Amino acid sequence: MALRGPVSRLIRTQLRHRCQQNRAQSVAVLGAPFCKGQKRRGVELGPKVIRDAGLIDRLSALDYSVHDFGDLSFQHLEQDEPYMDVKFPRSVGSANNMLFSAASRAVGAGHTFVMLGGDHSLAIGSVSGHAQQSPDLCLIWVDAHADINTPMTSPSGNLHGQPVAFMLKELQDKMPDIPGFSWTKPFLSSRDLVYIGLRDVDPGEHHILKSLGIQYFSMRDIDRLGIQRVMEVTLDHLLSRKQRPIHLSFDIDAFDPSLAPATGTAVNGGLTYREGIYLTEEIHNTGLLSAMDLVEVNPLLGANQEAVEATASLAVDVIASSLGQTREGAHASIEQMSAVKNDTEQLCL
Ligand SMILES: NC(=[NH2+])NCCC[C@H](N)C(=O)O
Repeated sequence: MALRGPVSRLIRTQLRHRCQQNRAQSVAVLGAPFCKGQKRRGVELGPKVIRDAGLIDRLSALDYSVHDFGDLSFQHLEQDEPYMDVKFPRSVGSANNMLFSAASRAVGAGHTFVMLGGDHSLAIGSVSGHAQQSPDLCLIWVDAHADINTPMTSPSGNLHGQPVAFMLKELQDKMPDIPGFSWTKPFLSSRDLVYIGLRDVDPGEHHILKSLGIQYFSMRDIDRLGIQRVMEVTLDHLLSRKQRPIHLSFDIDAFDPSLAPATGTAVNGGLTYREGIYLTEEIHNTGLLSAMDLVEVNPLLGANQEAVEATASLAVDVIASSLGQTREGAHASIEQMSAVKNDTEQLCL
């Protein structure tokens, strides 16, 4: 019988996703225990606490074949003087160069790539490695911060506030030759990027966002439009011209600090739990997520063990729902879900 109407549309959407899930899919998880993109110790322990919070079991329960490639090991450089005001340029450059190769290999081998940070400077390697395999990718950056400072606009000199500036073709002539980064080349157009969750943007960043016409949704925009509309516009902006791979770069500080306290640059007024999870569910529902980063979980900054565990477990929820975990009844009534299940068994044979 043909399915019609909104509920039927919902069921058909569910069917399509169940089918996509049922195809053998594999996820590659890689830890990047690195902290030199900023000044606070502890963010290099992010991969460990996210794994300890049960990441691998949760992904395996989603029927993926999960390949945990462990952690990269980064060499310690004795000599790494600042360049202009940029801190640890060679260390950040060489860590990202390693990550670039690993990300490219993982995506090239057909895995959905999950990078566990570490600080957000690591997106340079992760996104560019992904782009090496998928030059037409688009980028969704979920964060309290825009991380688009150039060495000239950065108020801190920290490279975790600058990764996007390395990626954008339009900023090429604003980027000096920073030691450690000779391997990088900008690969992304500003129209292929959308920000969600912004609420702490530096003046130079604001100027860049406005002058390049970058699509962004601040927390205030989310208040006004609602997360459902924000996701609709985001996906339309990135995918209406063509369907293409998505890279999701998720900074845990996008969430409100009451939910994700163990992070280095927390800012009040962030995403609620459902806003953050809805966003990832919508990305999963496109069927186009090809790689993601989960960064800036810092277990040394939680007030107590409970705060650290809450932050790490939120990170696991974000990754699992980006990869298709839904809570029973979250999308449809139990009856609809079981109708989906029965039909799926026939349809996916
Ligand atoms: N990934 C982050 N937590 N970034 C915070 C950046 C803070 C500030 N905008 C800076 O450039 O220093």
